[in-house]
Amino acid sequence: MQPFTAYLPDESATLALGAALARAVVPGLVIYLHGDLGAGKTALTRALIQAAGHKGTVKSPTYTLSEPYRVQVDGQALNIIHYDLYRMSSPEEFLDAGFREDFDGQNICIVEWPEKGEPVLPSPDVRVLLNVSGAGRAVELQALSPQGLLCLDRLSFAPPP
Ligand SMILES: Nc1ncnc2c1ncn2[C@@H]1O[C@H](COP(=O)(O)OP(=O)(O)OP(=O)(O)O)[C@@H](O)[C@H]1O
Repeated sequence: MQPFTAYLPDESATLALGAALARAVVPGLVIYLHGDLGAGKTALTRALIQAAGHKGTVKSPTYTLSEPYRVQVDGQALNIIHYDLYRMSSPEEFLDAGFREDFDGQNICIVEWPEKGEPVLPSPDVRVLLNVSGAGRAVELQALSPQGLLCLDRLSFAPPP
């Protein structure tokens, strides 16, 4: 399957993509988010989690490294766990924190800065690449497993013209 690409001219387009992803994700999905500082990884994650029904704030878990949210996906209650591994000093920290057990085939795990968790981080179903481009963001989504293919197949998102 070809990667899905789009241009997100402003933050509202990022919010719309996050909402579309909230309707497309499936239990157990692992999403890696790649992009430089300020690329919009947290904005996209926040939009997804809030569109899945979380009413409170969603901040980047810079110091806690991970933050769970109880949400509804396809009418099913499950956890979305948001990771920001930027400040992790070594991949062992990921194991010592017990994060690997979170990847249980049910929780949806969204990982910012996955590079910091290699090689102990479970492999992704979907890889999202975000890049600053002009005033907006260029985004590419790649499916890397049957679950990822299913998610991108369910994704219904038309970027603004
Ligand atoms: N499509 C867009 N066009 C323009 N600005 C955007 C877009 N999407 C998000 N932004 C803005 O980009 C800024 C950085 O976003 P965000 O904090 O999500 O980045 P990040 O990738 O998580 O960065 P970090 O790795 O530093 O946590 C925010 O001010 C957000 O409003």
